[in-house]
Amino acid sequence: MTDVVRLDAVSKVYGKGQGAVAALREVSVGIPRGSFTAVMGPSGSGKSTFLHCAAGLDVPSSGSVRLGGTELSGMDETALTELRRRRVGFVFQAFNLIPALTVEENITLPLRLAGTRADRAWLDEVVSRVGLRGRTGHRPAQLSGGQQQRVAIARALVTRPEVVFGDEPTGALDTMTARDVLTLLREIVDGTGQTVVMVTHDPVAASYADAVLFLADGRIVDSMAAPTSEKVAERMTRLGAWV
Ligand SMILES: Nc1ncnc2c1ncn2[C@@H]1O[C@H](COP(=O)(O)OP(=O)(O)OP(=O)(O)O)[C@@H](O)[C@H]1O
Repeated sequence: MTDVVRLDAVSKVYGKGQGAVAALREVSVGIPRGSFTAVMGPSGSGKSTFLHCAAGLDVPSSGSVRLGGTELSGMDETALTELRRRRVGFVFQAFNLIPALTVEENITLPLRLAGTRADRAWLDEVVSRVGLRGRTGHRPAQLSGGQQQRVAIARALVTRPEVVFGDEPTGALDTMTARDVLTLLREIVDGTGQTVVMVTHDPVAASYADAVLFLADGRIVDSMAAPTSEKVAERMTRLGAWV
């Protein structure tokens, strides 16, 4: 498999002088196209920073980030905004839907922002994949939390992005609803070849991924293929995440 995201020697330092914090230290890693990757690590280990740098939401202090062959370093803010709109999708813990818009309007918002129109067949496929047929005229407040996150996932998919990034996408959901959403993400990877990269604190969530990257103190210290929740929990305990 080819890498759709590639980080080489990526470092990120926040602040200057004595108060400087090294959030990422020389991180080099590739994310294979069509894979589901979980990113784990203790609080403050650099997970969000990793996700933001990989997605073009934040600019590394040094190193190279490539997305689908495009080098992000050196891009100006306008080019990065364009790239974020068209080539990456985001799913956050808070669903970030617009209350006044219908489900369909929320889903198609990234297309309108990018100045393109919805491909009806793809929109229908996305809506049915996330199980929202018959709800497209509803407003977010009329939906459950799990359904709202499904809208956010559909919104992330609608531009056919190279990668969908999730920052604790199940963090605000109860256990059963979280499992439904994780199953959906798994199906999207398996069924459409979409690449998903997800930060999570939850070993059960990580077990839905093909591989887990473990961060500690700004470095990737380990990875695990075919993760189980038990193996992930054990690895996290050794990292001192829960002591
Ligand atoms: N904007 C910022 N300014 C200064 N320091 C920051 C900033 N963002 C993150 N940091 C610091 O960088 C380090 C990594 O933070 P990051 O949010 O990436 O970690 P994380 O693993 O996602 O943590 P958590 O699991 O608690 O969300 C932390 O020490 C944090 O305090």
